[in-house]
Amino acid sequence: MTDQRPEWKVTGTDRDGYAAVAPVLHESLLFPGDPASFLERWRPLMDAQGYERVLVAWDGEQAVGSTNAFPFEMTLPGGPRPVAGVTAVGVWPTRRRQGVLSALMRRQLADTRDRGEKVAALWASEGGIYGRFGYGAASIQHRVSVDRPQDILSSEVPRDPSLTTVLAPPQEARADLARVHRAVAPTRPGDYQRDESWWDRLLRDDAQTRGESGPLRAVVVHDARTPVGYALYRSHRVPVADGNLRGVLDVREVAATAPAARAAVYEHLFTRDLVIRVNFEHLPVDDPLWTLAADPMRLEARPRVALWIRLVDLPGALAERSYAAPVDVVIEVTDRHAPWNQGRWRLRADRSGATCEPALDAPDLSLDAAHLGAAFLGQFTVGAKVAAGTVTEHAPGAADLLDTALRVPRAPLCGVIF
Ligand SMILES: CC(=O)SCCNC(=O)CCNC(=O)[C@H](O)C(C)(C)COP(=O)(O)OP(=O)(O)OC[C@H]1O[C@@H](n2cnc3c(N)ncnc32)[C@H](O)[C@@H]1OP(=O)(O)O
Repeated sequence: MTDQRPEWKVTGTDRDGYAAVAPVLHESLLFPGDPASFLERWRPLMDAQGYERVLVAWDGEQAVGSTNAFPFEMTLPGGPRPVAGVTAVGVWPTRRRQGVLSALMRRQLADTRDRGEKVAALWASEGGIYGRFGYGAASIQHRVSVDRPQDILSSEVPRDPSLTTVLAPPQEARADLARVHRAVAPTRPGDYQRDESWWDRLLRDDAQTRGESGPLRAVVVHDARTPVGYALYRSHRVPVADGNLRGVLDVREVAATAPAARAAVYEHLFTRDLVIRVNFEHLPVDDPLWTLAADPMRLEARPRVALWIRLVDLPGALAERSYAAPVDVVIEVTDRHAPWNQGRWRLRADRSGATCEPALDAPDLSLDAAHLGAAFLGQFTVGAKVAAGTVTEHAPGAADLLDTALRVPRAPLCGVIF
């Protein structure tokens, strides 16, 4: 694809070399402030996560593009797995559309495979970029708003009078937040474990992060022994018709290990005085709120594409996944940027395990690696792509059988954009 374009040199870098990358990211991603403050802001997370995975594209001595990948333990169907969390993609504006990203992506795919990570994931800035590199839009989550929230919860909400609710500055509650999140992350595809540097980032509460809002708050619910739920939120004020100011809560995250704990968190948020609206930034599409709301039609939900998934080692990722039903299907795969995935694979799976091996039989389905990436978290179906005409089904019913096997009981959620 880049035949008429320059062959960009792509290298790794280290902590000192990262100073050359910062201006590229600062400019391409339109970050506020100057490159030095941008670098300062990213340093703590980068120092903790390491520079080994940063790739830089060069035009002579000039850095013109970069990407990185965080070493996540992300929950996938089947359990937590090592996943490359692709991030910080940027190309200098006057070098764009000359194949810089393509060169970076090719090298990153090869490196990811060499490290033995079977899956890569990312949040895209624009939906048009990553499909050509074999990523599929694999999850949708909701932004949800609730107006006049005080009476939104139904009388059936589970209540446990032994639970206590505490409102605290997040840094004081940090150990409790981490404990609850550590327990819930393995239960949601798309969530990933956080080390201290991720908590630092999530709980950052400086003037730039706050904008016009108030401080970050943590509400934590405890049972007799341990924290069992929390929400992180800010508030801002808006004028209302009578000229007064009223509060809007912007909820960053909700997590709970039990239904009554979640209900207690919601109760705290919905019954705060002077609040006319509660906005949730990220909820899974199957969030219990849809059941707990007295009138679910009052939940104003806006879907948003979240994770894009790339099967870097396609047969390895499929063999490692869990399946909800037996399936035996031959898939013919095209993969422009990861030729090792190309060809025919026989996926045999049931609830006890799976194999995915080279096959000579006639294919039941012909598709691109990106289509399987999109279906991998179990939220989007291969059948929808057959209906759209982008996947070819040779054996009638093959897509339905595969989709039944790929089904996952819980919708994905990735609560912190990376
Ligand atoms: C995970 C994250 O970090 S998301 C953040 C991504 N970064 C940004 O959005 C920052 C602003 N944009 C940029 O820095 C660059 O324009 C990038 C990274 C999006 C693309 O880099 P480029 O070097 O221009 O890409 P490259 O020249 O390799 O293009 C590859 C192909 O993708 C296409 N493409 C590139 N960007 C886009 C886009 N935004 N929308 C649609 N198609 C695109 C190109 O047309 C090209 O198509 P072709 O192979 O058919 O010719």
